[in-house]
Amino acid sequence: MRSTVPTGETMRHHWLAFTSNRRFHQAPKLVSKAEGIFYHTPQGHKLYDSLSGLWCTPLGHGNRQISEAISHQLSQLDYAPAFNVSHPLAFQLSEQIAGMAPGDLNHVLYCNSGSEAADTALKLARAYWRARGKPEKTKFIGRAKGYHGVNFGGISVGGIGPNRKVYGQTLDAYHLPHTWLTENRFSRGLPQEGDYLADALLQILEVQDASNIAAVMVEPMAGSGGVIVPSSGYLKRLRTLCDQHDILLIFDEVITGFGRMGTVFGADYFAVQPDMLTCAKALTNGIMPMGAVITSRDIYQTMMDQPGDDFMIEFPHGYTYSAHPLACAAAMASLEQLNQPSLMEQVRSLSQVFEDAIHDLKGLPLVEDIRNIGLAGAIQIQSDPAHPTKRASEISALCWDKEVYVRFGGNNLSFAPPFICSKQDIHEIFSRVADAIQQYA
Ligand SMILES: Cc1ncc(COP(=O)(O)O)c(CNc2cccc(C(=O)O)c2)c1O
Repeated sequence: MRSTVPTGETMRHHWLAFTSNRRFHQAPKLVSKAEGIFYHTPQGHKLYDSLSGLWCTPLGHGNRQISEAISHQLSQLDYAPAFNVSHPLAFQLSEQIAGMAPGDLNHVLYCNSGSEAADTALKLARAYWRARGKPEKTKFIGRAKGYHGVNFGGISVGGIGPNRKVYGQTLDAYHLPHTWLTENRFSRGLPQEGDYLADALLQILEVQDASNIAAVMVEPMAGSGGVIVPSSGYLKRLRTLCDQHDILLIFDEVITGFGRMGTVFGADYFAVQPDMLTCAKALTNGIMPMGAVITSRDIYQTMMDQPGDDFMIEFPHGYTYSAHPLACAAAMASLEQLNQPSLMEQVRSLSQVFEDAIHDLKGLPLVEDIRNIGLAGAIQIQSDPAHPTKRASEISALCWDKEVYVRFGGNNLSFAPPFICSKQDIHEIFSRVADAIQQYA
């Protein structure tokens, strides 16, 4: 089916997500084809994809193994009921995921996005404490600048003000301070300072009392918040405090999951095991919507051991497309590739090139911080107080003109290149970004 470039009034039928639609209509950015690490526009331009789409296509575009897996699955089983019925591939995929997940996180609940994964995990945390005879444990603790998607649970625990302010009453949640410290500016990889920031949990518990808290939810590294990397001992400290106070620890690994940090999960990078972790994005290499919550044996068994007859639904939650056969096929093919030790080694090796290339931009006008971990990084642009996101947005537009798709969020330019990039690709991307910043300044 040949797609035509939308113009004028036809544009208004599509309300773009998370977008300044009025600004988009002034200068529409369209891509009509993608292959490898490049997007192609209808006008014939070829752009580097410097964020793997939206952090979600680390294997690049047009991955043949995935497309062949999906088309084969489509010829066999296009849809299976998700409640009281399932299909063999869902169990094969769950075994694959369990084998990749840390420790005894061996039980997989499926959904369709990172937002749904966050809300699934939050609901499960509440149901788990009720099953444990502690129904009063309902409150949550998130972190400033944390992002857990856009459903009511995720925005309640999330810590990005503009994502919450227009929606009124949210769930009962409190927030740890974010882990960005000025003394850590321009850190290469893990910053030195900040383990102590985890102790802010104790201040929250002084007021809220642990007996009322269901879970802490944090990202191992805050991606959307601007690739804010915690110091090496921060998550360990959070784990210890949660254990001491009988609070579940949930890692949101929607960005960090499946290799972005050079390890399968962020939990592996920091050697800290959460009670649950959420994932999406790279799970299917972004080709099919899919999210998942991977839970510990204790959570699974507690829910299965609840008193009730054989007809009782242990966790009344799920989606029409949970464990969708095509998403499962895409995920199997994606994870078979992402689980290759050689690929993780490639990510770690490319991460060093990436670190050098992004930090080469230190000293450019308006650049006030640069952060990186694995194949994720951010360049923080000194913001115009009158229009905090204006400069990053306009530099991103100049990058588009220089044929690099660069994502901006707040006053940050975010980078998460595909794992299949060459060293030359990484250097070319940042050379064009440097030109755009200098042209803008
Ligand atoms: C940690 C985390 N948790 C949940 C979500 C929500 O996932 P869904 O979008 O699939 O519902 C995310 C998504 N993260 C995300 C999505 C789109 C843009 C950007 C950006 O940094 O610009 C980040 C995420 O990064």
